[in-house]
Amino acid sequence: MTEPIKKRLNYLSWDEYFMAVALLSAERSKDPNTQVGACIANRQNKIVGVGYNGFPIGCSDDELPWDRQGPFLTTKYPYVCHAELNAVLNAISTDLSGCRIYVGLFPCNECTKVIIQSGIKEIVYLSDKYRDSDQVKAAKRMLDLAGVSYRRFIPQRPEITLSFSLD
Ligand SMILES: O=c1[nH]c(=O)n([C@H]2C[C@H](O)[C@@H](COP(=O)(O)O)O2)cc1CO
Ligand SMILES: [Zn+2]
Repeated sequence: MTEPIKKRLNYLSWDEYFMAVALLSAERSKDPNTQVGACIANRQNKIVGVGYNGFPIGCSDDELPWDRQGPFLTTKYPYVCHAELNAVLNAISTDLSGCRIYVGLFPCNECTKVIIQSGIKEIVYLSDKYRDSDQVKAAKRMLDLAGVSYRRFIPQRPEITLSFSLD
């Protein structure tokens, strides 16, 4: 009698899968300093929206600035759409009740408003590098009031490698 074949054990957990999709999406970003990706999953663990930070549709990447400093209008900040906003706008439904959003970076206050209004109930984030900023402080205040939970993604493996050569 031959032993039955056992299932593969090194498969991605749901958290790893959705965070990896968020990080892969971030690779589309042309922001030279911070690339952010977001992935929204529903209660059935189906991906319902993804996004990354970039300029609005029709606004050429070659026309608008990527600068971080200088007069406001000469920086990227008034023009760039954040990853979370794009993920919500790209989602298959405007009602994201009970969904989770996986993001590479803790959401700012503006994205937090969008997240709350969409019905998303949990944020899973990787970096909180702007935790001391007023934007993130305001974001956490609103999330606490609105009952939207947030937790840091704790990696169980250092990396996931993708290869285009499967042979
Ligand atoms: O939650 C976020 N989501 C998001 O997509 N972003 C984007 C906007 C910018 O393109 C970039 C932040 O740029 P910087 O780290 O150079 O300030 O990340 C920034 C935040 C947090 O501010
Ligand atoms: Zn934002």
